[in-house]
Amino acid sequence: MSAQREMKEKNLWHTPVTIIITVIGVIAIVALVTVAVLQNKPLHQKYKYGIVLDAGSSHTALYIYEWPAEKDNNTGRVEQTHSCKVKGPGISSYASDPVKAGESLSECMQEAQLKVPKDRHQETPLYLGATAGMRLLNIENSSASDRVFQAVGEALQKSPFSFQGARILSGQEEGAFGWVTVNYLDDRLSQGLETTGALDLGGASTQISFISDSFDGSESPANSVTFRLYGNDYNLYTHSFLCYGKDQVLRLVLAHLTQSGLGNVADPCFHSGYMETKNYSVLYDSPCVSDRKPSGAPATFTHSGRGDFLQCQEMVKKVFNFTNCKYSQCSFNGVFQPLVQGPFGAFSAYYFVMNFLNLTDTSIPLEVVKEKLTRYCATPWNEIQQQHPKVKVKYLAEYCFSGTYILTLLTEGYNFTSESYSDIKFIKKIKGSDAGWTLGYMLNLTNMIPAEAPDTPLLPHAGYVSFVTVIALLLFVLFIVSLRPLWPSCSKQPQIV
Ligand SMILES: Nc1nc2c(ncn2[C@@H]2O[C@H](COP(=O)(O)OP(=O)(O)O)[C@@H](O)[C@H]2O)c(=O)[nH]1
Repeated sequence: MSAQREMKEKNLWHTPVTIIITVIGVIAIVALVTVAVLQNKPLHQKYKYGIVLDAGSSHTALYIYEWPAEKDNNTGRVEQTHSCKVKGPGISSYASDPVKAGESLSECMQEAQLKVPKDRHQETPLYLGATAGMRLLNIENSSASDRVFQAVGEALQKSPFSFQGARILSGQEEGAFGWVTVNYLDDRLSQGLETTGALDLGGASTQISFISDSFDGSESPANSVTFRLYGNDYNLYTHSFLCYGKDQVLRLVLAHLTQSGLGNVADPCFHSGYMETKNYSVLYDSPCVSDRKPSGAPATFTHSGRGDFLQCQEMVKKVFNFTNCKYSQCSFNGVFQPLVQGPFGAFSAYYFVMNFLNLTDTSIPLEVVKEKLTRYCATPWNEIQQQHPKVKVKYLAEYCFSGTYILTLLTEGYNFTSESYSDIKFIKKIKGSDAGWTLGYMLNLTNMIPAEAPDTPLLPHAGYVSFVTVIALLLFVLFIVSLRPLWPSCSKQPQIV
């Protein structure tokens, strides 16, 4: 009898209905958790790519950017994966042989074909943006500039990428996109944090861009760029000074020194012992100085150095015009500028020069920085060359001048004080990507920065999966408990009948 009862109880638990219900329950829970894991898991990481060519005045550089394919619109995910420096000068130097401008890009373009996966080539946008070198060529000879673009366009059209065009960026765009790059890479835009100003020093122009509480654009609309990014409105102050890149300012200074058309020029911005024969027509071959060429000057002049920071600074100050400000305040040349505000990132030639001079630490008082530069400028040229045998002589000869120009531009030009100087950070890269206008340009053209903040999921992926798993297990336990009437008796005591 007891054995019979036990059999009955076992049978109850093992009835086909209970077995089917249990199996279905287990399958349903396993399916629920599996779908939760798979559905919400980032797809097998596929990347998209974008390529920007920065056609600068002194050289062209190619940048490749990469971002996860399903996150076009998300925060701070675009990264630079590769850069390539084009050999030879900037495209504006090929005015007399434009086809060569196109050809010069081929090496870096080949490199890009190897770096971007083949199956992505066709859909990868390729942009070329030219800056102040081409702005100057366009002023000087617009048909020559058109021919350069024609040749460069034809060369890029032949690449397997999706060529989106080559054009000159306005100074305002160059400044604004540099600012977007710096703040995007720092995640300041997506998080709505206080922004960083951008200081960009090129060979032919220089840009300053920052947000100021006292600037709403009304006093000087030409210096105002407005954005709505991730749900925040920005009214950016920006200005680009054409001819105030370091190569053109060197011409401006030399134009001052050679005004009397002499055969010898002793330059305080170059080291004593430095001596080079230079061509008057080459020096004055730029719209920045062409109208000042002294008449009756010899073909060449001897450019020699006398290494004196203070006198160099006096020379450099002469290239700024501090009179005739029709606004409440100006930087120089009658250009409106509110007082500098907040942290700044200074890149491109600011970084090359200050890094070489070991002066990137802005916690060093400005007076000490000037003393260090005074000593550097006073070092004889042969010693400088001995100390830096591997540095390109052209760059090496100019660091005293460039350092002096940078300090003068920042303090006299933009009105940074001994205090606000420490708000500047000399930077080359942010999280692996070069600081410069190219990333901001691409983000803008691919609509990668949304105007409104993207909706964020309630829970991150891991949180979501854990949540579904716990709920599923809970349901399973409840289900098992609900089958209690069907459970075999737990009593361990022998049944007495
Ligand atoms: N010291 C140094 N200077 C550089 C280097 N690369 C570029 N430059 C200089 O930095 C300046 C900026 O060049 P570029 O970007 O072509 O000028 P942009 O078109 O006016 O923006 C020029 O004066 C270049 O000669 C480098 O690697 N080292």
